[in-house]
Amino acid sequence: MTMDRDMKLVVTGAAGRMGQTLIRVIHAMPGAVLHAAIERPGSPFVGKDAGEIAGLGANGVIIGDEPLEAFLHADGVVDFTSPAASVAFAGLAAQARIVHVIGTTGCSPDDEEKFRAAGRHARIVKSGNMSLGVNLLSVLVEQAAAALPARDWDIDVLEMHHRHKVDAPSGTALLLGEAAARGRKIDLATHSVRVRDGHTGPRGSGTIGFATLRGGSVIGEHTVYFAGEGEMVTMSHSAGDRSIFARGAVTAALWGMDRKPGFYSMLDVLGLSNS
Ligand SMILES: NC(=O)C1=CN([C@@H]2O[C@H](COP(=O)(O)OP(=O)(O)OC[C@H]3O[C@@H](n4cnc5c(N)ncnc54)[C@H](OP(=O)(O)O)[C@@H]3O)[C@@H](O)[C@H]2O)C=CC1
Ligand SMILES: O=C(O)C1=N[C@H](C(=O)O)C[C@H](O)C1
Repeated sequence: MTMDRDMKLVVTGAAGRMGQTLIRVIHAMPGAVLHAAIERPGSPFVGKDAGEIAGLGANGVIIGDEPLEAFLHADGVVDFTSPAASVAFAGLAAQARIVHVIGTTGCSPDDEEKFRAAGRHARIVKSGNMSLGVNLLSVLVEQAAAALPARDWDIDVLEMHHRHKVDAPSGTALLLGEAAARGRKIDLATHSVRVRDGHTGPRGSGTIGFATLRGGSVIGEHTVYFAGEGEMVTMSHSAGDRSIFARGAVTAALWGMDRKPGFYSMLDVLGLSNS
């Protein structure tokens, strides 16, 4: 469906780090317009002007706490909140038959099933990282993992984020781990080592390890190490600004307008998916 007007987007978690960035990016990107901004009931931001909170100056969109009402009159929702909130929003997006872009990380397998179920009626795009750079990196990681034999090459993913981040490993680290597991044709859940502490014994061959750093205001640093005997290949991504995630998310929302209901990834949006 090609629209002759801008796509009307709702931003949930509008006063959060990503919510504010999204409001600025939607203001700057052609093809989309901010329709509504949502925070949780009782939030001190409810009733405030979304443009002012995002540092743009007043835009007349007052932050509300009734998501269904907002979704029913919108084309899509861009959602970087919490796992429980995103599960609830997916159900409402399915009711409203709109596009739901989910950037929230730290979701459980049970949450993921609920997102897929909502994809029967909504067009859901979900990714642990919405940036072009990380999604390209995941394709390269998959290729490297396929090319470097598991018996000789160990894979570990290292990530660092700001002190406020509440989930670990990051969604991006898990996305990169999944890419490595695909390249090796193994199941990540049964081959990953999420914690090392105390007398761990030698490293298990064929496992994929994760290490987490937290501190300061770091937006997002990720490195995948392929460590062999006497040589090492490293692949990294460094986020310098949250607008890379927000631009990706708005691009995903616009892409979702022309899709059938379903559950999609950023690789689908970017044409990098090989499935
Ligand atoms: N996929 C990607 O590319 C990226 C993903 N992320 C992920 O996005 C999520 C948010 O990150 P960030 O913006 O830094 O976090 P923040 O804590 O800054 O923002 C989250 C916002 O969501 C609000 N919120 C929580 N529950 C609800 C609810 N039920 N209804 C409405 N609003 C709600 C919070 O309000 P309150 O404070 O009152 O709880 C807060 O304002 C995280 O999971 C993070 O990992 C972040 C960057 C990129
Ligand atoms: O919480 C964040 O900030 C980020 N979360 C995402 C993740 O968990 O990977 C993406 C990005 O790195 C920033």
